[in-house]
Amino acid sequence: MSDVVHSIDVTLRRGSFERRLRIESDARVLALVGASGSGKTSVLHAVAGLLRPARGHIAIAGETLFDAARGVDVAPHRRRIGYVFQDGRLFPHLDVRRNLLYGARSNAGGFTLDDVAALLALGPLMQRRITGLSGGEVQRIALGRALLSQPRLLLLDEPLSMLDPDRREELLPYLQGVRDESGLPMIYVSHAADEVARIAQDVHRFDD
Ligand SMILES: Nc1ncnc2c1ncn2[C@@H]1O[C@H](COP(=O)(O)OP(=O)(O)OP(=O)(O)O)[C@@H](O)[C@H]1O
Repeated sequence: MSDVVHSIDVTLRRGSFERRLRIESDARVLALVGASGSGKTSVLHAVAGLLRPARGHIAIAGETLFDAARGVDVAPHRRRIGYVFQDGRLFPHLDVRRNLLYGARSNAGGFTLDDVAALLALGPLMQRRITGLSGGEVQRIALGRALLSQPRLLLLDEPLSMLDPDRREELLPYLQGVRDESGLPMIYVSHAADEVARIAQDVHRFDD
């Protein structure tokens, strides 16, 4: 994925929800904002290959992932996407290190476990169990796990929204570090205007 150009024009259907959503941006880090139910998460699912658009196309950073007219639909695992959810979604039966390494790929020049531990200050947590970790720690581990899968794109769905204001403030510099050190294209969903202004280079607002 070389050119950082995102072009999304899809019609998404989910139950009674049907909507055409169009996004054009040349920003490496793009935020999606909009009212609850406007389709932000659905767009991330479509980019990840978890929701098949009824029609349209999705090209991220210059690479076509889906194009109904041309019969292109890259399999989800081939899209090489790192996905960070609101709530971390770690595996409770694995310790921190094993969570980080779950789905990890080795990749010359990519992130190593040591890189991720340094970037996200995870060293002291490596042997800990998941139960008892703070919400901010969980999200740092989720970010680290996403990076170790050597993604070509990061999708972040309200990664700070479950944290209280102080914890949110603590986690923001880590997100900025991931943004700056990884150089990856990112699509960032959030409700918080101040957060978006500190993370993204371009903001796409869905009409309500
Ligand atoms: N699995 C599903 N089945 C039926 N309808 C769904 C499903 N998932 C989402 N929807 C509906 O699709 C619409 C868009 O939902 P989506 O989660 O994409 O919105 P959103 O903008 O991310 O909202 P929020 O900010 O509340 O997370 C909503 O009306 C929602 O109720």
